[in-house]
Amino acid sequence: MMSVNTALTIAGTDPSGGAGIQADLKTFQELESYGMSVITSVVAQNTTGVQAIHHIPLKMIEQQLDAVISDMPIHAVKTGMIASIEMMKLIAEKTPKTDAPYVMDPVMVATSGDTLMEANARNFLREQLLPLTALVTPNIPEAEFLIGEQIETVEDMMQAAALIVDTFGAGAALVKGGHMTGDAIDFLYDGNKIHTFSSERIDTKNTHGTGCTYSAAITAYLSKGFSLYDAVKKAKHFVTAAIANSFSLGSGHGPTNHWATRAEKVRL
Ligand SMILES: Nc1ncnc2c1ncn2[C@@H]1O[C@H](COP(=O)(O)OP(=O)(O)OP(=O)(O)O)[C@@H](O)[C@H]1O
Ligand SMILES: Cc1ncc(COP(=O)(O)O)c(N)n1
Repeated sequence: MMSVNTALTIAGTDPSGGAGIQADLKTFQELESYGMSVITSVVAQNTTGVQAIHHIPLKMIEQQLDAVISDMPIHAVKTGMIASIEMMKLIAEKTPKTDAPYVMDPVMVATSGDTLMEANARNFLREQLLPLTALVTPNIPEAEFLIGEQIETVEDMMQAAALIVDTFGAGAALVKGGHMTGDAIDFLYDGNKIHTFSSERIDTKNTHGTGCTYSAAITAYLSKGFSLYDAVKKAKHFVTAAIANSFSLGSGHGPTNHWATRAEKVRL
């Protein structure tokens, strides 16, 4: 019988296919990890922004989680959009039961500027969910919220990564430089060492879903047994190729190309 590794995403949706659950499942599939999903919120959105949000009733989120956890092996789990404290409480209670590494993309605001997490849930995320993670992947504004300080330089980014682990209890922190200028540099602090992952900045406005795609790729590689360092290194390559070969679809920030590494014919 063929053995297979599995990855679960717990997140909101994007009917335009570039971000959220849709981006996660496309990424899992590309990286040959069997993808599973629990939907927290249905979001009417596209490349121009968010038009409406419908939160799934808590009971239904719980039933989705129970359905997967009670029946399926789970080798890695990620969360994306979790809008409320109540949803976070449920996830904090259920995900440790999977025993799988937990990657948190602390989605607060979409690329378009629309808010995806209730303001009062941010503290709960930091205090209750962060300590459960194997890795958290904040962009600059999210890292600024987590540490309560402004980030202006690469030194600030490294310090933020260390604080998020040493002070707030994340397993590891990957502070992403997509919102800085110059090369796209990310810093990983694993509790011992800072690692740097860098690529040239690609001149494009098609960045819808980059954060989702990156954290999903890390989750897929972790599910396959790669070390955290190797998972981030390979995922950085995956997201860079996805941005470099992105699609000018829609009239706003277009989506990335989830099959770009396959098209490169590179076995990662
Ligand atoms: N223009 C770009 N060229 C190359 N790499 C980029 C570019 N923009 C973002 N990245 C990279 O993409 C990954 C996602 O980072 P980013 O900081 O954009 O996350 P995010 O803000 O969560 O995503 P989003 O912008 O979709 O909300 C990081 O590795 C970052 O360095
Ligand atoms: C449901 C959902 N989750 C997350 C994002 C963030 O996407 P981005 O990576 O563009 O910030 C999004 N737009 N929608």
